[in-house]
Amino acid sequence: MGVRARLLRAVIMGPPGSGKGTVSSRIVKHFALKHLSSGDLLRDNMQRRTEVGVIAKTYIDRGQLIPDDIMTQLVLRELKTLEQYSWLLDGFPRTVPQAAALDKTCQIDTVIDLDVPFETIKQRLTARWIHPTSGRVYNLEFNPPEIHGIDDITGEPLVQREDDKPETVTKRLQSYEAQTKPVLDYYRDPTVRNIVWVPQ
Ligand SMILES: Nc1nc2c(ncn2[C@@H]2O[C@H](COP(=O)(O)OP(=O)(O)O)[C@@H](O)[C@H]2O)c(=O)[nH]1
Ligand SMILES: Nc1ncnc2c1ncn2[C@@H]1O[C@H](COP(=O)(O)OP(=O)(O)O)[C@@H](O)[C@H]1O
Repeated sequence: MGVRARLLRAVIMGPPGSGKGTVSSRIVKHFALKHLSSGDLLRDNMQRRTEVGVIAKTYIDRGQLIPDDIMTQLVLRELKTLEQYSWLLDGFPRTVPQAAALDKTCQIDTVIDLDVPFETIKQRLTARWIHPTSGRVYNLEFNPPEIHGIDDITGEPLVQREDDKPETVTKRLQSYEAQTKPVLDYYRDPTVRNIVWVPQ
């Protein structure tokens, strides 16, 4: 009888545009983990015009977070399908109640925090292009596609995210400060847990 390796439960955090998606795709390829991005999950729901997708769009367009109950239900349902895999969760939790709900279902082993100044973020987001179906992310300066405006793998067109407009980015950075930064303190509390911090 073989010994079953313990499954890794990791979370990647950082402000919008800090590179969570880019860094995650490298990590999951290297370590053979499953990657779950809350933003990709929401964009898929918006594209399919599901009930959650229609509600989510109204918040995302205003640069606001989706309410905790909707978001938690959506992500925990998806994580259930990944129970037998190691995974890296990107974009969730973004509030302390989300982190507490996640804690009730599993023990988080590693938190990766990407600490990038807001001015750098603003520059990165104006040059971000994505392939909506796969979630692949490009940047006109940092990692441009081989052909301008075209996804390297599928040959399909790239798009700019509606919520990457400067005024929406400012609102998203404000929600990050007010609602998501406290999650870092929640994870830092040494009396509650044992977390490995990975500096960028
Ligand atoms: N200059 C630079 N750009 C980066 C770096 N990492 C990611 N980017 C780009 O910055 C933008 C935001 O990255 P993304 O992974 O989408 O960030 P997320 O919003 O945190 O998931 C994209 O256009 C990336 O191509 C980096 O290390 N340096
Ligand atoms: N865990 C979450 N809780 C609430 N809203 C979320 C969550 N994850 C994503 N969203 C919504 O989806 C938008 C896009 O998320 P995401 O793609 O992760 O943004 P970014 O990559 O720029 O950090 C967020 O601005 C927010 O409105």
